[in-house]
Amino acid sequence: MYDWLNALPKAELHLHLEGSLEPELLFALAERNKIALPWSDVETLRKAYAFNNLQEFLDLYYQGADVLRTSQDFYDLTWAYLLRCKEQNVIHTEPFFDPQTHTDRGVPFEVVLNGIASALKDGEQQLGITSGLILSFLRHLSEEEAQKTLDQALPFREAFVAVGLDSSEMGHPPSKFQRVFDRARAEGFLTVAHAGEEGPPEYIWEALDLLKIQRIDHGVRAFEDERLMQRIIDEQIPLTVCPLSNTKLCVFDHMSQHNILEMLERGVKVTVNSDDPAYFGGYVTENFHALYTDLGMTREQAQRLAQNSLDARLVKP
Ligand SMILES: Nc1ncnc2[nH]cnc12
Ligand SMILES: [Zn+2]
Repeated sequence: MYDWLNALPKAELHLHLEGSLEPELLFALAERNKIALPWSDVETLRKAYAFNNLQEFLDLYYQGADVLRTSQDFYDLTWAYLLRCKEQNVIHTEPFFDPQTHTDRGVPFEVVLNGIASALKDGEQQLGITSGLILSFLRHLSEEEAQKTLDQALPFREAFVAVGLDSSEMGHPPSKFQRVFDRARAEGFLTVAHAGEEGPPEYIWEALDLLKIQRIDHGVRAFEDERLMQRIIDEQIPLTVCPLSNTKLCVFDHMSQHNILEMLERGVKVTVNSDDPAYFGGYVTENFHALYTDLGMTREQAQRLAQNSLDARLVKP
């Protein structure tokens, strides 16, 4: 079944480039940039990948991202991810990057963007993988800091398809960023947002009504609100669901409790994605495979999930 799932043509619509930083590359970049790490080796670092919630993961994710300093580092990170896409027949990807994770450490916005954008261009030319980059704001930081990040992005607007919203969800509702998203839309960007990962259904309503998002990232807690479910089904608003992430971050206690297939059968446009594959134990195919082993996903369901991912692209072929 793994090989069959791997061969399905698919798009990945929820992937943080910083979350695809494998421990081996992390150590290699630390050595290249002469950065001392608090872990003695790759195995010790991997052992630290045990999380009780989103925040515990984010603390390690931001720490890991500190090894990314030069455009070449961002190129290497992005290229390594694109090679995984090639292996898993991901024909299109719409990755996120978090500029503030880097600009706040003194790495200039253009350094980050140049490395990522040139790898994505080579990915299309050499691997045939199309893409659309999404600039994501860190929601634990202020509205003003997000506005500054948008200012930095405007000279490079053709490099992005959309803006997004990620990081610590609880206590940072979408409404905090309504004015930033208003401006981003006025400047021609599409919008997406993480909502309903740990946060309540109200955050999904806000993301739809105030941020006017095209897709909901995660959104698994929509299941608790029947009126919201009906809207998502009626309007066919895609959800970028990340099953391994949800179990690793204890959104569900076990994969057998995940609601993705129930949502699929109810007519929700759900898709399968890897979120932060280096930290959560696998790329897109591993996520599909977990649905097969723990939820009994059929081939027909897998085909519908893969087709949903192609249909939900912001960049149309
Ligand atoms: N799953 C996730 N939720 C929120 N912010 C993130 N940043 C990276 N991965 C994330
Ligand atoms: Zn995410």
